[in-house]
Amino acid sequence: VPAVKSDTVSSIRGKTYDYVIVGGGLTGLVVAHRLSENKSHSVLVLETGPITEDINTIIPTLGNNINHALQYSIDSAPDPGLGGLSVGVLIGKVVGGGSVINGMAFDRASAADYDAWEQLGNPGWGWNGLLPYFKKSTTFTPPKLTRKDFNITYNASFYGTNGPLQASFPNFEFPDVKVMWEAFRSEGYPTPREHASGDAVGATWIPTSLDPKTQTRSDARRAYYDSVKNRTNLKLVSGVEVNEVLFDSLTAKGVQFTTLANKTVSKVYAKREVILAAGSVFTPKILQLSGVGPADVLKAAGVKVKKDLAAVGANLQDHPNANMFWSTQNLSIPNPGFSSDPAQNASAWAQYYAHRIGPVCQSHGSSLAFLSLQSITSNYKQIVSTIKAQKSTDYLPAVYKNNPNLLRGYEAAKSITAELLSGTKAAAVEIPMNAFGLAIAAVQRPLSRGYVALNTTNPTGNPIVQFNTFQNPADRTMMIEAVKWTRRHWQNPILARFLPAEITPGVAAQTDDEIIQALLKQSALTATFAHQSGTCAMMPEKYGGCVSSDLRVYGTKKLSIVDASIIPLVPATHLQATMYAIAEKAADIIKLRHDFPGR
Ligand SMILES: Cc1cc2nc3c(=O)[nH]c(=O)nc-3n(C[C@H](O)[C@H](O)[C@H](O)COP(=O)(O)OP(=O)(O)OC[C@H]3O[C@@H](n4cnc5c(N)ncnc54)[C@H](O)[C@@H]3O)c2cc1C
Repeated sequence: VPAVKSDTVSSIRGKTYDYVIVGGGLTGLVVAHRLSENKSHSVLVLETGPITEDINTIIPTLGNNINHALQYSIDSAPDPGLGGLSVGVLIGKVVGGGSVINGMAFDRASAADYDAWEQLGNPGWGWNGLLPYFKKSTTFTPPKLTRKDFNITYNASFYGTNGPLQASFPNFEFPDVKVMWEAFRSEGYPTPREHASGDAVGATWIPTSLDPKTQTRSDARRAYYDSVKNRTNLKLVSGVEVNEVLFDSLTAKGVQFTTLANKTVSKVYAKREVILAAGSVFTPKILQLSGVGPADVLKAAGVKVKKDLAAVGANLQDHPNANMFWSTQNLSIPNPGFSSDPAQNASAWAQYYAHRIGPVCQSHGSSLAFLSLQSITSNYKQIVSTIKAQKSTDYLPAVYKNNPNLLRGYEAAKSITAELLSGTKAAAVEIPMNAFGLAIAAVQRPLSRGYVALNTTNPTGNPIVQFNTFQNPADRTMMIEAVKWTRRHWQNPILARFLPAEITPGVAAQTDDEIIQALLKQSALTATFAHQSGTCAMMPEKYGGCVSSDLRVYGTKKLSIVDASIIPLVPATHLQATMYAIAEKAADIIKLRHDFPGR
């Protein structure tokens, strides 16, 4: 039974709030929590998904499964770079958004990843500007498993001590993780003591979004909403879909939404701001439906253009990845396959229910490896010089050719990316670190850019999500290098005890083309790691940005964006810890301009 309830549509219909937040996902709830700290400001959150206590969203090991019931049903457009493949676009449709259904990895990128955002014309959004907000969002609890057990390292000073979100370690690690660490050490990769210190290159221990006492998921709803649900100035209505932002000229004055249960359409109004937090796919869709977006896209969908803004829906980035697989033997017991053995499974659940220990405490685990390009391939110089020599428009969607600002922004981002790829201060690939056969490798700094656009045949339905994976051949090359690295890694004598045998892509695939084709044939190559970002990028207008560094949408008034769509350049990390920090900072920026106008 849900611990909290949605407010009713009839209690809010036609009313005016200081802030109307569109989307009660990760960032929407953080911002709602902070803005409603001022009791004289009223805040309304509108969310399509339900409030849930679904057990799959609570118990860590169940976070390993894709929770289809609490996600949108949306497939990407056939992707030319993946032989026309269309993949499920993973997005939470639930109060708390992605934080409720994600894999619980709670990591950060390197300082250089965030400094790149500042270099792209966003003062205050570099590592130093974000660190206080990383801290503000968390309460960190050190691991119970001792250094002697697993050599888990950490530095608590990079986390918070009383933030809403719980960052901690499961009361359990699979024994074979030690072997994987040994293999990484033997290969000479860096092992920073604390990845959240700004140095996130190498093999690292990371906390997860886990309540240390109950060993259950900590997410945006439980951490940021449940604790303040009784505030009389905060309302949350679930089961509604916001269709458009209502404008008076280009000043946002409210939103129009549909109640899913009975299809009635209602309006609510915002005195101070409408804040978009519907995520990287739906925020650009809502803006485009509201008449703010690329004129050609809007006209093709029959939407009246109020503000021609090419940035809305452009610049889509994610982490394309290969799901490789090695068969293994002699794994310790328990191992990540515990649930398929009835005896092991029963014992694991018994331990969890009795003492909150054992493999059920763990989702995807706490060991991650993010490596620099030069540490995985001797070809790195050639890859970087090829990128630098490219004519960008040869590998970009058409919109960049027609829009000098967008292209200028891309060129700036490309030059920073090339710099980061050539050094050792930021990662280029996430490399599998599991001590069992599933080996997922992901490209962290894609040069390709996708887009989100209204579907001209059904503008109010799911938008077109075109990832354009590997449109830039450098991304494909980096993916292939990651596959080759993974093959070499499994030949490490330390791993020989597992008698590893390559299944996917399979040893028959040797040339670059064969590797890609084999991965595709085995449905093992995908465009997304559920890290969609960048579709309403925070950058100056001369760089084709959508919002400025104060998060207001260019050309409009009283309209801002706080979700993953503002990320100008996707960082080399899983996104959620970064999203909590972004949302905390966003809330401060919005508060400051209303509580201290003129500053
Ligand atoms: C399956 C999955 C696994 C992941 N694994 C990890 C992981 O292990 N570690 C990690 O760090 N990150 C992970 N992520 C990524 C992380 O959860 C997201 O980056 C993060 O949730 C993005 O926050 P957001 O606020 O931008 O969007 P979301 O959290 O997606 O919130 C957007 C909200 O807006 C709502 N919405 C959309 N349209 C409308 C509308 N028209 N009207 C009203 N509401 C609307 C949605 O229902 C949603 O709740 C994962 C994500 C998914 C989906």
